This record gives sequence, C-alpha cells and structure tokens, in this order.
Amino acid sequence: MSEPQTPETHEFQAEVRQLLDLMIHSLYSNREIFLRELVSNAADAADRLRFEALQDPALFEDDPEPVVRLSMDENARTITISDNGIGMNRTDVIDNLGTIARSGTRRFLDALTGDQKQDAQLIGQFGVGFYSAFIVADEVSVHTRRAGEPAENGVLWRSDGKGAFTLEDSPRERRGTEVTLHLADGQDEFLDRSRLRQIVRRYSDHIALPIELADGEGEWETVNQASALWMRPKAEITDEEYRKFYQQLSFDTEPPLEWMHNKVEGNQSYTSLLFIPAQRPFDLFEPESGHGLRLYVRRVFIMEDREHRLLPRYLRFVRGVVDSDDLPLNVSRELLQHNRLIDRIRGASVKRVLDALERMARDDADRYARFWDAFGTVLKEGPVEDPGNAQKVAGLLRFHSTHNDGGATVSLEDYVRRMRQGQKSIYYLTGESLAAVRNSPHLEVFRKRDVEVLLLAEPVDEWLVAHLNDFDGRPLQAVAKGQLELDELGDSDTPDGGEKPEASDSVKALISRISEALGDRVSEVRASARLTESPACIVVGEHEFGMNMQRMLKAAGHELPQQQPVLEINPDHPIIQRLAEDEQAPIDEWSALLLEQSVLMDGGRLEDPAGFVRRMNRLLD
Ligand SMILES: Nc1ncnc2c1ncn2[C@@H]1O[C@H](COP(=O)(O)OP(=O)(O)OP(=O)(O)O)[C@@H](O)[C@H]1O
Repeated sequence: MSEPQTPETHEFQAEVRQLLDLMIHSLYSNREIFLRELVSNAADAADRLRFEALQDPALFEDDPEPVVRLSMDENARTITISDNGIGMNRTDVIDNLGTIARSGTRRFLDALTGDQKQDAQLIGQFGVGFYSAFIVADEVSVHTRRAGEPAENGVLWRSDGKGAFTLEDSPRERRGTEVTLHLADGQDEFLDRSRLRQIVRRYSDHIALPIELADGEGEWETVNQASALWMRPKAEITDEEYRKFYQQLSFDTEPPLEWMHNKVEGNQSYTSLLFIPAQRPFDLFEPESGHGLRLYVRRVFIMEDREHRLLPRYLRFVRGVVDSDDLPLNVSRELLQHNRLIDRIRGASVKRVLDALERMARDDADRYARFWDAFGTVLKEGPVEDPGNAQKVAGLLRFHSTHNDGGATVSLEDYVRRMRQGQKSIYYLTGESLAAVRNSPHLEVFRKRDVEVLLLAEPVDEWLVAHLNDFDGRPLQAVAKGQLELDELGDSDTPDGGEKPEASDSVKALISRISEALGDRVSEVRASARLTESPACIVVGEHEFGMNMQRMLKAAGHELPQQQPVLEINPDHPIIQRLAEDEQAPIDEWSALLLEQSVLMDGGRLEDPAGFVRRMNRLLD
C-alpha cells in the first residue's frame, strides 16, 4: 500500500462550490461573523474532545485545558484561529471540508432570500459555518491533527475557495486545529486587535472556554467572560447579560421575549436556563432540522437535544441550556430515552414554559401577541402531542372568530365567557383560508342568532380539534357536521329564531326529487336549519372527517373510504321555493347546480368544472 501522494488536489462538491461563490461575491454585509463561526467550531472541537476523553483520558495528552487562540500577522496579512480540541485526520478533513455535501448546505442555498443581512444570519444556523472564512479571505489553510494520533498524521488543507482544495501531509505536534486566513484586499480592518476583541465580545462572550488574543509581545489576553452564565447566581446576572447570552447561543438578531432561570437542588440537582425567542427561525417546520436545548453534565457539553427529550416538539421554539449534576457523564442518546431524571427535568421544564406563557398572556397582551404570531402554530400541536397538558395549552391558544371580524384573535376563555344562556358547545368551522371560512354559508344561522364561531384555517387546526374534545367542560363542535339542533345554540333574541322551520309538503316533495336526481352523489338531502341566505350547503356526518380534512388527507396520499356529503337546502330561499312550486323545472340540472355551488362555497374542487359552467349558462339563459 502506498501513502497518498501529497499535495493532492480535490474538487469541491458542486453545492459547496455554489455556496463558496456566494460567500465570496455576495455576503459582504455583516462580514465579521466569520470569526464567530470559526470560534464556535473551535469551541465545539473542545467540547467533543472533553466528551471523548471521558472514555479515553489519554486524548488530553499533556494539554488538558481547552483554549482558543487568535493571533495575527500584519505583514503577512493573516489571522489565525487555533484550538486544542479534537482535531481532524485526513478522512475527517476530506469529509468535513469540501467533498461531501452537508445537508445544511443544500437547505441553506434553498433558504436564501436575496436580502444580504438576512442571508448572513442564516449562515450560522445551517452548519455552513467554516466556509464563511471566505467572506474575508482569499486563501484559507487548515493545519490539524486528531487527538490521540501521532504527530505525522497531521494534515494541511489549503484553498482559495475557487473550486478545489489541496491536501498534504504535514506533521503537527500540537493536537487540534489551526485555521489561517489570508485576508482579501480591503479586509485589513480585521488586522486590528481591538476590532477582534470587540467581535469576540459581541458574539462569543459566553463560550465557556477562554478565547485568548495575542498581544504581539508573546503574551495572551483572555477576551471573553469564559464562564457558564447559567451557573452564576440569578441576582448577579443583568437582563443585558441574559439577552446577550441568548443571542450568542441562538445567533438570533432579536432579543428573547422571556427567560426562565432555575436551579433545582435536592437529591437530583440541575440548572435550567430557558428562553422564549421573539422571532421564528427559518427551520421551525422542517421535520429533521431544528435545534434543541443544550444538555450539559456538570458543565461538560454533552449534546444538543435534537430528539426533543428535554422538551416536547410543540415547545421546540424554546432555546437554552440544561445542566445536570446527576446524569452520568457518558450519557448516550439511548439512555436519554429512558431516564427518570430526564423525565422529571422534562415535566418541570414544560410547566415552566407554559406558566411563563400564561403570565405573559395575562400581564402583557402585546408581547403575547408577538409570541403567538411567531409560534402559535407550533403550540397548536400541544394537545395532540401532550394530552396531559392539553387543557393548559388550550388556555394559551388564540383563534380568529366571528366575534371579531376585524381580525384580532380570541382565547377559549373569552369564548366561554361570551357563550349564550343555554348554549352547550364551543362552535368552530375549519377551512382552507380565513376568507373561505369567514364567508361560509354554515355561519348564517350562527351570525343571525349572534352565536360566536371560531374560524380555523390552518392545517394544524384539523389535528387540534380532532384531539381537543372540550375546554372547561364544554365540548368543541364543528358547525359543518351532523344535524344542527337549534335549541343547543342557546336562547335566541331574534323573533323567528326559535323552532326549526317545518318543511312544507311541496318542499318535502322537492327534497325527494333532488335526492333522486343526485342519486349516490350525496348520502342524503334534507331541509336545513343552518341557512338563512344561501339556497344550499353541504354537511358531513357527525363522526366523519370534515370536508377540509378529507381534502388534506387526500392531498397527503391517503385512501379514504367513499364518503358522500349531505346536501342541505334552505326551504325559505326564493330559488328553493320556486323549484318547489315548478314541477316542470329541469330538476337534474338544478340539483347538480345546487350541489356544485355548495361544494365550491365549501372550498372544494369540482370534478367537472366545465360541466358546471355550461349548466349554469343554460339555466341563466
Ligand atoms: N476547529 C475544528 N476542529 C475540529 N473539527 C472542525 C473544526 N472546524 C470544523 N470542523 C469540522 O468541520 C465540520 C464542518 O464545519 P462547519 O462549520 O462548516 O459546520 P458545523 O460546525 O458542522 O455546523 P455549525 O456551523 O452549524 O455548527 C464540523 O462539523 C467539524 O466536524
């Protein structure tokens, strides 16, 4: 076997090339984040070393104290970021720096908005951090050796970011990685020590290991706080420090809406510091991505909880840290699945977050509205995922409603307070868009009798109402399902709102004519108690999927049993009355038209739209 020839040249993977091109040519606002990214990689490398050294203390060699060092050479116009972390061997370097597309790269390219400022924010969130070096550098070299391997396994990676990199053997005594950036023209501001100090303090102050800056005379100055903020006593931490810590942890441009810092002492001790952000991260709805809380054991970083063991998925917007004194240091993902201490931390953390949201909703409606705008949709997954807290979560939900056609949302508590005397249920209507539900014929009798209906137009709402059966002891009831019992709507103020109108004999006869004409396209035709203005609407059975849910399930590729709707007609409507009296009217055409317009009003699609238009034109003629 022959040793690989060095230096050897490798092409960047196509997507990496695309990304580099973008870094070099378009991301010049906010260029300083390159340092945040490289320091964060160095700190991750220190965390990984500490973690692996739990099994194999020899990895520390004779250099156990983690540190990140920044130095510069004004003549050569270079900046160097070095760490004594885990380091990389040849294979690691090839895999990590250029030839294998990381899933983050593709997603990053897809998520770009064209707005430079926003796009620069995306870099840190995607795991394309290393390449940000090319925002300021026209050549980058990485000299590295993996902990535990001999000095001659050191490798040197070099690239100008233009399509290829070279790799050569290069012995390295010191464990870890040294990244050297040769600054491109016009980037000399980064050769200024106070500028580097300022950037480190801005972005990396709370990285829990020292970041040292060379003073040019052989001395090193620690420029960050280098402490685990969450371990300090609450009373000594300022709001500003909490905000800054959050922003360094999350790379969020906005300060958080709220934070909860708790130390739990006792036979199981842990500290948690949880933040509720103010704005949505780009990947909130991507199933495999997203962040979790950072889990530490006695200050040693163990893992990011991407599997949502420390907090359930519906609270995945929460960022922060949990530091346990009692978990074993070699805790694995598997162990996290079945661990009583983790279960307790999870239960308590859920309660802390929900309590904080309750307080915010009660004391500061504006702030809560911001929270709801950003994360309401996610919170709606709560009753499905966490039935034990369903009522608590339900109390935090906000909905559009007929009470407030202007658009402000209402809580279930508001709704219950406004229920009419004798009203039994909380009524809701689901549909594809707010406009469609707001104008639905199903609301006619509710509006007339001044009974509030919640208007639900997000896909998740269907799952929510399928799992949330009641609130405060009142059942949730879909207005577009089953027979509507008017006396369950509560007392009516309107004089004609009492009894359901008795269908006359001619209407009864019309119903059977329509029923015959439509055959098995409907399961039933009946007189409606719902309609006051429209001639007809469709309804599903009490225990069937609603029309909107049926459409969603079909769109997701599910086979559904044939389920025909009920057609309800409004005996008081002039068209219906005319049809009831005119036995010569072309009933096949009219019946089809009534059904088709009801399907359209419901947000459905017609199987034969051209047939519908022709029919309508014939009848208008
Ligand atoms: N200083 C370093 N020491 C050891 N490995 C490193 C170092 N810098 C980068 N790497 C390796 O290269 C990989 C790619 O780094 P990059 O910054 O592009 O993404 P990332 O760190 O995985 O993602 P993110 O930026 O979201 O943390 C890292 O996952 C790591 O394995």
